[in-house]
Amino acid sequence: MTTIQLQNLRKEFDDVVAVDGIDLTIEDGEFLVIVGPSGCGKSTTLRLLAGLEQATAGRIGMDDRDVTSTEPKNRNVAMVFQNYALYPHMTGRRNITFGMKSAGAFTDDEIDQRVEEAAKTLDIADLLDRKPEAMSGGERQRIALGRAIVRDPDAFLMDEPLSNLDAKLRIQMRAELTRLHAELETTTVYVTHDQTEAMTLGERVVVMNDGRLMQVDSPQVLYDFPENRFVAEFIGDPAMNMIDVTVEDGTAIHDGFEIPLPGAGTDAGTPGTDPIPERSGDRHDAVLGVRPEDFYLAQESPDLGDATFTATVDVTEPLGDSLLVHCSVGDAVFKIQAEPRTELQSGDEITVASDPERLHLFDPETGEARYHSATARRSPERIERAPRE
Ligand SMILES: Nc1ncnc2c1ncn2[C@@H]1O[C@H](COP(=O)(O)OP(=O)(O)OP(=O)(O)O)[C@@H](O)[C@H]1O
Repeated sequence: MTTIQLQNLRKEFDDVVAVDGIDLTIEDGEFLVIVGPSGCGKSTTLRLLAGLEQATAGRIGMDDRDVTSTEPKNRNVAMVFQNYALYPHMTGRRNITFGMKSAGAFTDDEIDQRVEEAAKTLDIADLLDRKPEAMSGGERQRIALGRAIVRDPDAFLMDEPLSNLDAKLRIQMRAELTRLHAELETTTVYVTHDQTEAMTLGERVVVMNDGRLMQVDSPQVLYDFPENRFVAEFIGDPAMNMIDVTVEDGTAIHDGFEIPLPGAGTDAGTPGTDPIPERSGDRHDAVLGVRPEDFYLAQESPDLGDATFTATVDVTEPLGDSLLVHCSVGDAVFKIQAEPRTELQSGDEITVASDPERLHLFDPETGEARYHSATARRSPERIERAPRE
């Protein structure tokens, strides 16, 4: 069982700052997912943890040990890679045991016993005598996981381990990884660029961009209370709509609509963000964030209340379980997730309302969140969080 601390961790490659001063504690037994776009520094962070890269500055601690400069083989962590990294000429069993045998720290009986246990846990008994060329991608990744498990490491470090698998297998393996983690309770750091994967796997999710941490929270908190535009737009699919508005008297105003912001200005903004002012006559620019699933069509929800507005349908996009309606009002374009069989044509006028409990405002200059509506005030998890400095 292991706690991992990253303190002001930095990695430069020539003139590229891949990791730009990260502070993060990974709790004992936690499943932590690092997610972000390509090039944001997530693999480098993982490789620093594994000792495959040397930090330019900062410290990595594992429990009480400073491992910043410790050789990879002395860190007792097990890496699982996207390309499985199996030896092609060895059987599944040899691939699993090779590291243990060469470490010389285990007897043959111990090795056999651990392979049996891992084979049972991962359901790979019938793969042990096959070579990787005779295995599917999913089977190879199970062998790679077996190799990680038998070492009984202090932590698993996984770098996009499912991205070479087809969509169906990926979903199945996600469930297996969750089960495996519940069984082994080993501290796990998992890197992916796929926000859906991050949200389904992570107990906590780190969103990274440009070598920095944008937010570290549970999937639900990231979704409901993004601390900035980057997180708001990265988490959730289809992405959150962002519309330039003017805020006045607790209302978000745009050419063609006025959306009341419940609680705005009554000191009810999210803890940790500035409440937006409501003094009469105080106008300021903001970016209104509304998820496509938090806009509604009047024809589907007759009880929308008064705060509706009219928009024009641009195009519709069937997504299977919903219909994505691209529409516009004035110069604002946005998306609405409607029922799958809604009949709409380009050019149709629609009546739209938004869920008053799921509105967000962001600072147009900095992108920082300024306000989340009512749901924010109901979230005990969020309210207990210390305000940001
Ligand atoms: N060995 C290296 N030499 C030079 N630059 C590097 C090296 N490794 C990574 N980088 C650069 O550091 C930055 C972060 O790379 P990293 O691989 O950590 O990103 P990532 O978030 O894992 O991206 P991806 O999802 O594409 O793998 C990128 O700009 C990358 O080009």
